[in-house]
Amino acid sequence: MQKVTVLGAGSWGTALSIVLADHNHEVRLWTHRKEQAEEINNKRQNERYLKNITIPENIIAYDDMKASLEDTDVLVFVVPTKAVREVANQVKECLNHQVTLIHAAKGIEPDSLKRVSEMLVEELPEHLYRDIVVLSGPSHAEEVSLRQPTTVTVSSKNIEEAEKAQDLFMNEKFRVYTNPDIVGVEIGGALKNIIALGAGISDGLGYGDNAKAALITRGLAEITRLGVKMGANPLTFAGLTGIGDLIVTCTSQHSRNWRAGNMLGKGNSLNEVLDQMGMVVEGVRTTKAAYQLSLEYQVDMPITHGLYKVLFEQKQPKDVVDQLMTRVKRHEMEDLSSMLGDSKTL
Ligand SMILES: NC(=O)C1=CN([C@@H]2O[C@H](COP(=O)(O)OP(=O)(O)OC[C@H]3O[C@@H](n4cnc5c(N)ncnc54)[C@H](OP(=O)(O)O)[C@@H]3O)[C@@H](O)[C@H]2O)C=CC1
Ligand SMILES: O=C(CO)COP(=O)(O)O
Repeated sequence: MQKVTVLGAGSWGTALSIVLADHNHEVRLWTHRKEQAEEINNKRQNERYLKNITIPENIIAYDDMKASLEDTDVLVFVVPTKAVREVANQVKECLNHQVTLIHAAKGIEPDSLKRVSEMLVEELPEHLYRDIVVLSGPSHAEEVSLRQPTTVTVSSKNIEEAEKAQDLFMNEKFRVYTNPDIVGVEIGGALKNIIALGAGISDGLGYGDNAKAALITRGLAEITRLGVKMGANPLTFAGLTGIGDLIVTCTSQHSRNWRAGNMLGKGNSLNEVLDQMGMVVEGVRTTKAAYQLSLEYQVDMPITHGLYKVLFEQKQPKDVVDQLMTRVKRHEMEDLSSMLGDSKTL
């Protein structure tokens, strides 16, 4: 049994706390809102983020960061990407011993173009942790909290740290793989949210399964092109944190990114959509970051550029789809073939 502090009591922080509690760890779930800590501790509910789920007794919610970190063995960051630096700074003020450091956020920071693990390295002093571990993969909180079968990947430059995280979370309903390719794992997890917004828009416009399959596969192609330029292993994108997470996010109504896209496709403005969601839609900021990355690395990312026009330049989704469909003709494996080695079949 280990003492684990989970930072962020939204849907994913709460669902991961349940996985850890089922494994008999002592779980401290930190929230920045006192009334939410009271709801969890007194009613065993987190109604806004996980409806009708009973929170196990061995999860204790804290709104006092210092108390939640006392003697803890493991720290799991599960706040949205835009809150990572702020929360890391609070941790820096309160933590004075070394921990195993895991994060489960899926995003890229616009302008700095940093992945979440890079932001944590910038904010936290080195002596507070060993190597950072990323947890990612196809995993809706709603299904995880119902103990439905789920698989994820943990990734770290240090295999021992990844294996520690694997042992910490793995149970008969939550299967955890390791992968040393932290760049590929973080890029896949973050950029699938852009494609999920696109899939939602496509469904909102009334397009069918053909369009969605096209978005998923051509989305994977552009994510892979960028990821490989950034140093990722192309095979990672064929795994759980690549195609796996694309499938689950683009095809499920649990996905906030899909739902936000769906409302956009039906004619709502971005502001109206974000007002109604009440939960994080990571794909919006990540679209901006990926657009900037595609310019920096000179990678062709037509779907990301199309989404950027819809979100930030008020272009009509239908016009953007028409533009995507009438681009100059291409070879399906262009660019990818050189990345995978000069195979004669490509
Ligand atoms: N939900 C899911 O199924 C999955 C989510 N993820 C990823 O996990 C990350 C977290 O997402 P998720 O839990 O779903 O998000 P939610 O929107 O469900 O919850 C976000 C939580 O973070 C809190 N928060 C926001 N800003 C701050 C801050 N500055 N300081 C402290 N707490 C803050 C919110 O508090 P408040 O209530 O006050 O707003 C809320 O408790 C995202 O990167 C997401 O992509 C990954 C896999 C699955
Ligand atoms: O990352 C997720 C599932 O793997 C959750 O996706 P959403 O943030 O779109 O709900």
